[in-house]
Amino acid sequence: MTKLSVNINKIATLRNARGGDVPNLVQVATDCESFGAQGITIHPRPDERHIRYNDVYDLKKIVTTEYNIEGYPSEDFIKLVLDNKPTQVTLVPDGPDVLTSNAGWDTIAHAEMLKDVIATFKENDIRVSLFIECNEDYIQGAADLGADRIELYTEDYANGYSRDPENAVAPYTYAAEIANSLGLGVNAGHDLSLENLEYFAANVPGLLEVSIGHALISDALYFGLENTIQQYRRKLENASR
Ligand SMILES: CC(=O)[C@@H](O)[C@H](O)COP(=O)(O)O
Ligand SMILES: NCC(=O)COP(=O)(O)O
Repeated sequence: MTKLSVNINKIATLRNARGGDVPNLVQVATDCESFGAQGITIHPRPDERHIRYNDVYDLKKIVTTEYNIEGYPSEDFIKLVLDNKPTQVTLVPDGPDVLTSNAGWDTIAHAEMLKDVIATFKENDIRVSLFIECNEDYIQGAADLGADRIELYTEDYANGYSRDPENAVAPYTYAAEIANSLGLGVNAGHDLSLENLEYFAANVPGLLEVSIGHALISDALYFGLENTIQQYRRKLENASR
């Protein structure tokens, strides 16, 4: 069944708004796990606008499920990941100024750089996933570079779901089939929500993990964090029936 990794960037955004330690990120991560999260995802950005570099070290001490660190492989990021040895690193091609992730890797144009970075992480027993769009050539590129998994960038699916779910999910079904046939594991994320998650997971073969932050933390304002995480877990359970 697909695992749920909870992205806690937004908790850090809230904490940083007042410069103190409320809410406490470490406590929230611990609680997410006890409420049913099967992983914790963070995306430390160079401006530290939400997750700060020292949060990565604090979380390493307490995360007992899968620890997934996302980001652009700058020198600082590579050092941070190697220092903390998470379960998984998800490489994302974000420039330093983007509002949020807005594209996947061109694994052909960036092959040389990615190949070395992937090898470095794998030598350190860190699973490597590449954030990627539904493009057959780029998926083949990810396999050629030695990545363990891809994370399908789901913004287009999320935008198209309410108009035409079948059409919206079709490229992801196909992309996952290709990835599976190449021996790549398949993760997914970006703008997944209580509304669109079950259909996605039911139609994407071999979906190993979803990382969800923005919608989940927003839902928690209404439903509470424990109840919300349980609702997302149920969507994934329903999808596997
Ligand atoms: C890779 C991805 O889709 C997410 O990590 C997303 O980038 C969340 O980052 P923000 O919380 O900074 O928008
Ligand atoms: N990898 C995607 C992620 O961690 C969360 O994205 P979002 O749910 O905040 O859009």
